[in-house]
Amino acid sequence: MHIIKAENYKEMSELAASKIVEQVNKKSDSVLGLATGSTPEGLYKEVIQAYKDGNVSFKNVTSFNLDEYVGLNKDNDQSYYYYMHHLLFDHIDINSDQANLPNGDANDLQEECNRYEKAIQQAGGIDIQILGIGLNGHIGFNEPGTLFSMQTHIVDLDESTRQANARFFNSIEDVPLQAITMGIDSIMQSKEIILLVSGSQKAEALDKLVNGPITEDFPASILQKHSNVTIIADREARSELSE
Ligand SMILES: N[C@@H]1[C@@H](O)[C@H](O)[C@@H](COP(=O)(O)O)O[C@@H]1O
Repeated sequence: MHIIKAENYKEMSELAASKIVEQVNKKSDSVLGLATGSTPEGLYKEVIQAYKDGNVSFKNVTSFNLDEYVGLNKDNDQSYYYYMHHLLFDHIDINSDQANLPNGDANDLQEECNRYEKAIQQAGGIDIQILGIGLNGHIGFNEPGTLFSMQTHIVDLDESTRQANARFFNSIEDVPLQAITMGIDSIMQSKEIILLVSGSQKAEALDKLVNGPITEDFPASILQKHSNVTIIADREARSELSE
């Protein structure tokens, strides 16, 4: 794993955006794996800026998001569909038919998981996957205990994850109990992975990810086995890492 040391959140976001821009300029029909949460918001701002400055076009790009809550429709401002359109897709020239998220409002959720996984394969797999990390080591919504062999599947969200994400909702009761997420196996098939970490509250998780044992109890630890992972971490996030 290669660690890029960013000074702060802004620099982490800029460095990540330049990787995306470089990838898309190298291969205009790149397949991007995208993430939600607070961490990549700055990255998306920088990507929009690069697009506005005429430095990149997304018109041939396909994207797949990691996850979506179950039971929230597309108009719900807490859905990841809404987040992605609001914070990225509506501001760049990506074809919205090629900007994919799992449909957490599908009638048959299992069928939706199978369809999504197949769509990723049919697109030729993910060239660059952006990841954040949850405090408990989750990536996407793969909670501790998830088998490393899982592909896209339905998960019951950990109480701690619901609490952590409650800040975006009116109350904890409004946070969905389930989500659809790409599995660890789906994520590990990406050709390249860029994981973003910012802030001192993520310092312990980053240390475990880099130096801890590879275990399903800490899903992100599997990334130690991927051959092309870059971690972009700001100074605060690196505060518990032995140099
Ligand atoms: N499903 C998302 C993850 O993809 C994200 O990486 C994580 C951390 O979020 P944040 O960046 O807000 O700390 O939480 C959410 O639950």
